[in-house]
Amino acid sequence: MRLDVVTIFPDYLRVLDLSLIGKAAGTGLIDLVVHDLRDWTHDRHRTVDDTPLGGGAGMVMRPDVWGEALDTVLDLPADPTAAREAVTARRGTGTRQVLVVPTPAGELFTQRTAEDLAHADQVVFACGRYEGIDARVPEHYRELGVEVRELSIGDYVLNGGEAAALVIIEAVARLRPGVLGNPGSVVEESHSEAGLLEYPVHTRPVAWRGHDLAVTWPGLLSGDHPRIARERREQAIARTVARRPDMVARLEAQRLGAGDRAA
Ligand SMILES: N#Cc1c(N)n[nH]c1-c1ccc2c(Cl)cn(Cc3cccnc3)c2c1
Repeated sequence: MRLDVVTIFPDYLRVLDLSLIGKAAGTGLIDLVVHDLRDWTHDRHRTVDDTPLGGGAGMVMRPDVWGEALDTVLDLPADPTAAREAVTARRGTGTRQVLVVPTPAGELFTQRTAEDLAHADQVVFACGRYEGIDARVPEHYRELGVEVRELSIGDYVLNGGEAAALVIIEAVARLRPGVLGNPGSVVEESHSEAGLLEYPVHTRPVAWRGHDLAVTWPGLLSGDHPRIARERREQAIARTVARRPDMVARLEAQRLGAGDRAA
């Protein structure tokens, strides 16, 4: 998998070199390339923004600079007709290229989104700042036939797309075979297929500062694995009910929907 990140703060992504992603990049499992958007400017001040058309506060990132950058990174000719043909031909060879544009106005990024993106051959992240990237940029690449995903990592406000790109990259890259040392850990996780939060985890010592698992959760130490699995599921359900009523509602709706289909 190739990951490209276009940003005016390339150093923001250097943290990826420290993580499993950096190791995966070293072994060729993941090719990570970070690009400085300003490399596609042509003025002395390397300008990437301008005032908003229609007025309003702040600055908006220029479509011309982003267009040149994304044409290069997506390996598309500037001519729209030739670009459409290139996208079609690439899709015909089974190569899946996705342009991810982090935005507060995006569809919510979830584990399902990560699982989907993990099947792409190339994911390009357009990380903007200021008040955002000119809206014609994602629109342009969608019209060329590029798979464009405008994504938000949650209902809170960040200053730009780089933090979101870090979150999405970690969630996606860890799903790629070979990236995680222990592939089993991808199976039993919060937001897993079961739609429940993860059960609480413990390790030695059994008794710690008065918290004695032999007293509070003796089943965990029983060696009775069916019992442990059952009690862990009970804990996962209790956590989900207490912390994520939205997930419980979704599970209930799915159950009722399945019941209707079976009737
Ligand atoms: N993904 C995500 C995400 C999230 N969950 N919160 N904020 C963002 C995000 C992503 C991209 C940008 C770009 Cl480009 C500029 N800003 C600053 C901003 C803040 C408020 C309104 N308009 C622009 C971004 C914020």
